[in-house]
Amino acid sequence: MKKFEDPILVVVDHVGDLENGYVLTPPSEQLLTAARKLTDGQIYAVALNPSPQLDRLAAYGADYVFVPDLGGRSPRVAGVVADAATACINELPEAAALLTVSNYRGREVASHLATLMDAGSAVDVTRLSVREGKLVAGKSVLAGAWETIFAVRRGTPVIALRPSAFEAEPVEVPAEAKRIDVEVNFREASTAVRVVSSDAREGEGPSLTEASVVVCGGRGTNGDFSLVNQLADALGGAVGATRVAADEGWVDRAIQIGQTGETIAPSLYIGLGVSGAVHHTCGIQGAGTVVAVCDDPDAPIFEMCDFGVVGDMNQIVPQALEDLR
Ligand SMILES: Cc1cc2nc3c(=O)[nH]c(=O)nc-3n(C[C@H](O)[C@H](O)[C@H](O)COP(=O)(O)OP(=O)(O)OC[C@H]3O[C@@H](n4cnc5c(N)ncnc54)[C@H](O)[C@@H]3O)c2cc1C
Repeated sequence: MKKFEDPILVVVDHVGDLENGYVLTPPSEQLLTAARKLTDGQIYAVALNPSPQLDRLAAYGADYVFVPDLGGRSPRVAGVVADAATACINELPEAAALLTVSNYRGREVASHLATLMDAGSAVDVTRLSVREGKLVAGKSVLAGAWETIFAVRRGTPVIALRPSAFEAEPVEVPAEAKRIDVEVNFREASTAVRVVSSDAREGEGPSLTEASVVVCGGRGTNGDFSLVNQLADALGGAVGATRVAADEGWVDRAIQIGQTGETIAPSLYIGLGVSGAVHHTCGIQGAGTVVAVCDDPDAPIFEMCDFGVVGDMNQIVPQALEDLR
């Protein structure tokens, strides 16, 4: 693959605060890695806090870090981020692409940016390459029934990449990432929305959309998620659920995976008591290895999983836990 020569702009996320320090998120490390695979040019990160983790950004290949002045505005507001990224991209003569994380905010940011830049955009992308000088993206559509490959032909492509679709790889010899402070002109519409309050969700471990391992419980748990939680804990993963589990009130709706829930792309997905209905499996199309434990040998999950165990999860999971411990 002949790479681009032009730079790529990557909108990165951090967690933390000014007092305790900001830490680059794993999906941002994956974005920087993806950008390096697409261009021999320079990688410009756009950081949305006043004190970004420059050494870590450099470790994953950022040559420059734009620090737009948000003037106290929240980076949770997509319009604010889009205005900030537009100000940064205006600092560059040319850019081959602009990448964001495909989460709720990232997808909204991508659509704002594409409109502002009069460019083509694609979200929920899981594959990227350069073909004949064009950025070619891939993703599954229509509830996972089709895998599509397409080129973004208008303007600077704005791409939202699914978390975990790329593995983060640090550069061999990181250079220093240079900080560039940027002034931003905010549109009136962007400042019309402001964050009034936010509460951190309780619970430890990685978030569902960012975890590299997800253990998902379905109706087969019969409402008891203790084995699902234990397996997720043992593997350092996150817990997910089918819609049935959420509808029954066994788990919070926020961890529902599928067409009307979250789309995830972990390296490893383990379904426990999940039948594999298409409304669910469309949310795991980007998963690396899919493992299923289900007592129905005719369940559709066995048609798409890499490893399947036909049996009662209440017998199989404790054995797996014993081995892991
Ligand atoms: C418009 C629309 C949108 C939808 N969106 C979503 C969505 O976003 N996400 C989603 O998940 N669903 C969604 N659904 C629902 C979806 O179609 C399925 O009904 C749902 O995914 C099934 O969940 P399940 O696999 O937990 O339950 P089931 O289909 O009932 O499967 C449970 C499986 O567990 C097995 N089992 C039972 N006991 C055990 C045991 N002890 N050990 C091992 N296996 C056991 C059973 O044999 C069965 O195969 C949507 C449906 C519609 C119509």
